[in-house]
Amino acid sequence: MSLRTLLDLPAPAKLNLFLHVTGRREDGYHLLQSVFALVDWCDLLHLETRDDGRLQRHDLGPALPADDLCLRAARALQQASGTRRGVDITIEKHVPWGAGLGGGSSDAATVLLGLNQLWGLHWPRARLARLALGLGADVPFFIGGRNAWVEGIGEALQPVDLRPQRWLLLKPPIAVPTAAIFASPLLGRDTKPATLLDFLADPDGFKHNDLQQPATAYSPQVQEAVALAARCGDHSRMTGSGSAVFAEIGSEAQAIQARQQLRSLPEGWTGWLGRGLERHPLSDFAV
Ligand SMILES: C[C@@](CO)(OP(=O)(O)O)[C@H](O)COP(=O)(O)OP(=O)(O)OC[C@H]1O[C@@H](n2ccc(N)nc2=O)[C@H](O)[C@@H]1O
Ligand SMILES: Nc1ncnc2c1ncn2[C@@H]1O[C@H](COP(=O)(O)OP(=O)(O)O)[C@@H](O)[C@H]1O
Repeated sequence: MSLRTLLDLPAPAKLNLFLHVTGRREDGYHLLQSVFALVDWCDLLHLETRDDGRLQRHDLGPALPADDLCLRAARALQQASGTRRGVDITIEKHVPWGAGLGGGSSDAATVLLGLNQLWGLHWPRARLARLALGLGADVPFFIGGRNAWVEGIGEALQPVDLRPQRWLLLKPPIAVPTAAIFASPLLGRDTKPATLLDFLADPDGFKHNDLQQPATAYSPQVQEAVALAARCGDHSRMTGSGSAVFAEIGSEAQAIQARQQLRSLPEGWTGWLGRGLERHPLSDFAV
């Protein structure tokens, strides 16, 4: 039995370096192609086991939905494993939500990885990833721990090595509802499928997000954010279903401009100047 009863763990955000909608499944879910890239903007989770089987969450910072993805992840693992143990989860939330940064999905993955260890379950990652898909399409990526070429609705992952990159991330003060963007009549659903080899041969040819146009129609602040990030960095574009955007910071001069911009953001906006991660901080975490 594991002697550890508490863990402090990071949950990093992701960017979609590009996102193509290539079709639709019979159940209405859209088929995607994307490269998911981990970034060093992280939530912090404190997990402490309980012997009474209860699952409880405490928020440091903004209040999350009552039955948030962390509690749902803990409950799913508790039920599937049959453990009698519980957990107190304290979330220090830094990554904004409704942003396309996958923060909630990453929190859920970190809870699964942490509880797998604290509860002494020793599930292999592949089994955790299958449970994770039931919580959300992006959760298996965060369990996988590597930057990835992603297909299907998020379950088909192939690890990719990405070149080191600094990023400026900006989020306007609106949350974009993913369902509304996928339902938009403005969304093209027939981008020609590419292959991982196409991407590896010409990564610069993959910088378009098919969801950006419907998201901009939902809120013009998405376009404002793209324009603002483009003042400091290159190839400014939206991540996921928005509303956050990101741009490539390729020089110290751009980084200085980006820092200045972060200090003078309009009311309600938030942002981050950071780096891509080669691997998830928990990629070597014992299972
Ligand atoms: C688009 C992505 C790319 O990373 O972005 P973000 O959520 O990070 O913005 C994800 O695949 C989002 O997946 P996920 O976050 O699980 O989506 P959900 O909130 O469950 O989806 C809400 C709704 O959007 C629609 N939906 C979602 C994903 C998908 N591949 N096709 C869809 O049609 C469905 O109607 C679904 O009920
Ligand atoms: N722990 C959590 N952190 C953030 N959002 C959460 C969490 N649990 C549930 N949610 C809900 O999930 C939605 C999507 O959040 P998130 O995974 O951050 O995705 P997105 O990439 O779409 O911003 C949010 O709008 C929020 O209502």
